[in-house]
Amino acid sequence: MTNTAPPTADAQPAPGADDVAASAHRIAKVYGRGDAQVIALDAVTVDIPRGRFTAVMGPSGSGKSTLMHCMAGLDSVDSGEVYIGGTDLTKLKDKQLTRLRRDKVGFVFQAFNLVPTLTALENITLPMDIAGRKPDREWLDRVVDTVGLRPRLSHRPTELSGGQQQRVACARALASRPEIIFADEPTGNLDSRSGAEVLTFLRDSVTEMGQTIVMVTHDPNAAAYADQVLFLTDGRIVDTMQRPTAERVLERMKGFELPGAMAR
Ligand SMILES: Nc1ncnc2c1ncn2[C@@H]1O[C@H](COP(=O)(O)OP(=O)(O)OP(=O)(O)O)[C@@H](O)[C@H]1O
Repeated sequence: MTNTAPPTADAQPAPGADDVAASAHRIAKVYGRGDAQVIALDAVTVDIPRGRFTAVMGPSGSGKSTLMHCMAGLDSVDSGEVYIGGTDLTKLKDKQLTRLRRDKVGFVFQAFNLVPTLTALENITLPMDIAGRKPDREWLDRVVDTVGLRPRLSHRPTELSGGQQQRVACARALASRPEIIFADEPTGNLDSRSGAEVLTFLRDSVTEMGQTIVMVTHDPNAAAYADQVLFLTDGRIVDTMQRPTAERVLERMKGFELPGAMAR
């Protein structure tokens, strides 16, 4: 996306285009029925630019996690298409989807999800070990150096701080050079200093290694590390912001919480 205008319903994504790592085209997701029905995503169309850091923000219940899960192939959509690297996820069978997720997508969650009995290095290479793939040594070295954990590689998770554990989780996501990394509140469990460490690492992996990252966050300070912010309200992308600052993001978020703000 190149401007700050909200995308229109007619906006066409460019599936598989070189500069687009992932895209959604008019995806809808509805939970429940009748009175209990919730439209979590309402015909969302969006392109995720390759080699950029995109933050997704919005009030609680606006559909951020649902959007992330649908775009990452962790949840199905009711209608519309989702593309990762030119492949339409909605056309894949379960096995193909599992393989695509394993080979092309990295995940970082609020809970670090490290295996307590394994060292930091073993945790980083675990997904590749399970997939029977040999890590690219040069790339792994670069990831380990960027993550700044070389002296801690033989430590187990309990011997690491929360920030260090999350950096291990980020390195694990990066190690297989995925097409795209989805991060859901990666700093939600961290104090502000550790959070800043993790965000700096994510930022560096985009700037220095060309990684594509989509991050759901509630925190304007975290969003300020991104290249662009998508704002969701009531299951729709209502605005985007390029080169965000924490102050501008906070101002925009305040606007969404005012009654009638959507009509402006
Ligand atoms: N499994 C589910 N069953 C029923 N409703 C759901 C389910 N998952 C999400 N929802 C509803 O869909 C809407 C969007 O939820 P979602 O978790 O995507 O929002 P969010 O913006 O990530 O919220 P938060 O910031 O609080 O995590 C909410 O109204 C939520 O209650």
